[in-house]
Amino acid sequence: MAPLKVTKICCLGAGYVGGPTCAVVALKCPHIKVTIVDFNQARIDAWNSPDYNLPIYEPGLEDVVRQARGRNLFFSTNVDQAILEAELIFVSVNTPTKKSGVGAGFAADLNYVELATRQIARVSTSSKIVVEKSTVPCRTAESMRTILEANSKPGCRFDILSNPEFLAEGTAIQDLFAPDRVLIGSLQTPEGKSACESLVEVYNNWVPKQKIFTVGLWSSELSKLAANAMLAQRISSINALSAICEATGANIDEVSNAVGMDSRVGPKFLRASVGFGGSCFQKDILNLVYLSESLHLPEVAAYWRQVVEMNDYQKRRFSKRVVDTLFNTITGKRIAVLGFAFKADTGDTRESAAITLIRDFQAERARISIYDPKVEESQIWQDLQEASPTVPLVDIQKNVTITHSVLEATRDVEAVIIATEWREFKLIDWHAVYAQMSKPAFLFDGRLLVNPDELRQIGFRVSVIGRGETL
Ligand SMILES: NC(=O)C1=CN([C@@H]2O[C@H](COP(=O)(O)OP(=O)(O)OC[C@H]3O[C@@H](n4cnc5c(N)ncnc54)[C@H](O)[C@@H]3O)[C@@H](O)[C@H]2O)C=CC1
Ligand SMILES: O=C(O)[C@H]1O[C@H](OP(=O)(O)OP(=O)(O)OC[C@H]2O[C@@H](n3ccc(=O)[nH]c3=O)[C@H](O)[C@@H]2O)[C@H](O)[C@@H](O)[C@@H]1O
Repeated sequence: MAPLKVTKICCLGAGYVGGPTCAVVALKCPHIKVTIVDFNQARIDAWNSPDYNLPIYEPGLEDVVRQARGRNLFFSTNVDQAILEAELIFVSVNTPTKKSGVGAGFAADLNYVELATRQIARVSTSSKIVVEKSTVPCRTAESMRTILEANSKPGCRFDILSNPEFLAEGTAIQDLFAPDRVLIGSLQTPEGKSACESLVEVYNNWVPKQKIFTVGLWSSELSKLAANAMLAQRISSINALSAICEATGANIDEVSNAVGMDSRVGPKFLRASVGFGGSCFQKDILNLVYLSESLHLPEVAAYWRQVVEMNDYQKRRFSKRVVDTLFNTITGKRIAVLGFAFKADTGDTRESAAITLIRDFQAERARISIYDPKVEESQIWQDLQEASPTVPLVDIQKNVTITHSVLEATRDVEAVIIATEWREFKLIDWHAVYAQMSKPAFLFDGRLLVNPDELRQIGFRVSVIGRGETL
């Protein structure tokens, strides 16, 4: 069966994945018309904004959109029209953790995927290749196929592919330009393989064939959950060791370097921190836990659940260390939190460790000032409100201030917390910060960002993740 040569692509979902991914497809494939659709009007307006005030901050993204938008890249809320025209449809909609019902707190909420699938079936008048881009539980493609086949019009056939996305926020564009691998799963039928070949040809416009890995559908779906679970597991492992370092006087940087020099382990993703955040690690592990339990594999479920529990422990441990070090009380004390995003180079705050720390400090009735170079003020208030739903926002605002610079955030404070590893924080004039702080001046580095010896020379009392001493 000769593979279909794709000329029109539509992407359902203009979020952190759909937007950058399909913008890069458009840039690299000028012969393909790419339409990214979403029913969130504000998001689409931002993607179309004349001054490129895009809805997400991602280094290099604006440049990609500037080159392709209006040429062969379009953003629209006309979902039906884009489905109708396309030969290949990426489904990049959100799959959050379920908040209620069966599997609440663990299972992925597949409502958006199902609604998108039903919409494709309802609107389509010609055959389509439907590509699962969202992260989904193993065998979701089967449910999608059942829905599509049960609702298709005569003469329409649907081939389902799984093509999970591995980009990390903050480096999305470089990850998309030069991915470690592109994974495509398909049914191993002649039709399935032919659909797979069509998508391989799209990627092969810029990704070498040897980096495009084609597998069965279920392996592809499970590999995405496995990759995130194993990455998060590395962080929880190193964070568990950071607790031992703090208790023994070993240094976590030295330990992770020593371990990572073993080529079988490798040096990446071994950086101790205040805890991993982001929209996916926790969600995908919980999803794997749920899958394991559904398959009657309780030991497997418990193994993966521990990765999330260790992450929660790391955040709690950090908050406690702050309270303990500040003479066992932070009531009424001023604390500056530097960084609110879940990692550097993104404005995304989903599951950010900073939110948990601030909630803990609020519970102790501390007075908190926050500075983040990219996160919008309205987002911070929304996150703090969601973290403490029973406290009225006006009461939260009595003890929390959002500031616009490191110096403004740290004025008169007793302690500074580094919660996100923004490059800007590596260049802080610590002499100036020290001069305006209350004394003794405490600094808690949750990101291994500062040189503790230099700061101690200035006069700070420094506590660093994975190091025992506070001097
Ligand atoms: N954020 C990330 O870095 C990564 C996310 N993923 C996965 O990709 C998926 C999407 O994640 P994000 O882009 O972060 O989510 P997001 O929440 O930023 O974007 C999803 C968008 O889909 C839209 N949407 C929902 N149903 C729709 C429909 N029927 N038609 C049109 N638009 C619709 C929503 O309005 C929303 O704007 C999730 O499954 C996630 O696990 C995978 C790799 C990386
Ligand atoms: O499925 C997803 O959503 C994505 O999840 C992660 O990407 P992302 O969450 O954007 O960012 P990471 O760089 O993985 O960082 C996640 C969290 O772990 C923390 N981290 C990372 C690395 C490390 O060594 N230590 C550490 O604490 C980061 O600060 C951040 O809070 C994966 O890296 C991507 O491959 C995947 O596509």
